[in-house]
Amino acid sequence: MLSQNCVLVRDPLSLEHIRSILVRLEDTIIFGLIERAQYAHNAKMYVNGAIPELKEKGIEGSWLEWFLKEIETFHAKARRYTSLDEYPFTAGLPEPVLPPLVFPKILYPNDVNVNPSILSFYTRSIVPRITQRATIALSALKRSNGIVGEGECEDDTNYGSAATIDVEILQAISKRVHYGKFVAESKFRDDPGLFIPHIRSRNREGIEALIMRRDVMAKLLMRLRKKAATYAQEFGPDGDAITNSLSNGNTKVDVDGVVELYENYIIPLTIEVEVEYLIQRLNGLSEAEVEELVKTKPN
Ligand SMILES: C=C(O[C@@H]1C=C(C(=O)O)C=C[C@H]1O)C(=O)O
Repeated sequence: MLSQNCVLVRDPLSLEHIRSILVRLEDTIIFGLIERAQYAHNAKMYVNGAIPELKEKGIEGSWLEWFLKEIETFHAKARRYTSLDEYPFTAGLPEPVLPPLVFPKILYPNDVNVNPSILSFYTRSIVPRITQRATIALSALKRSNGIVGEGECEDDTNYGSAATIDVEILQAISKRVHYGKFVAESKFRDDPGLFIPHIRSRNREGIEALIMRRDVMAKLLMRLRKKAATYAQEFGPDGDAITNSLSNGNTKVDVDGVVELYENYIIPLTIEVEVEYLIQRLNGLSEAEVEELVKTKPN
């Protein structure tokens, strides 16, 4: 719909609009993983106190936690994290320098935040998986230079470059997963009366059954595999894809790893966010207000 000043007005809660954002974030996440796959695992980055220089400065956490805190501190000052579609990983960040922007209140007040789970699965499962090839290539190179044993594997010491990309991927995954709140709000507003009995009885399975779209998920995984395989190709100087690069072995990122990230972590966590958001959806409403909601079914 075009408004009078010809600015395209979109309903922020239209599922079509929300899904288009989720689809774009697929690209961001895939490209991030391609970038991260250039570096070895660098396991020390994720272990508390494993980098002595950091410890000497009195910083107890991991290299990645320190990196997140420094970046998020600055971004918080510059007014990131105020629009409720992005959540920081670090607690206790400073207030923004500028006064708050006024955003339309689209989401119902809630405290759903799964960033600790995202950080945990990303560092424990995704990084080792996505960096496996670089790690193997690095250890082969080190062995050929006579480095064996302890110093042989995993570590290319590119902690700054690798953490920069980790932060970008974590932010994109977090945004994607917490967008589940908008999906949930949209589905709820479409027919509140359908959800309300399940919310009242705290029936998480019932809510999940209402929001789950297996057809959408199956399409997503198919699209993701095709995108990952396409973006991960090597191209020759003439711009033609180098043949055979669509087989999993030669690509810039492990395509199965990308699909499994979505299948095992991103989609289940998004659904968890949707369900938990809806569980809180009637908090603080009076009986009369809930009755009113039932009547607001728009179509
Ligand atoms: C995101 C949606 O909601 C649910 C979550 C999905 C996901 O995380 O990709 C996919 C389908 C639905 O089960 C949607 O309907 O588009």
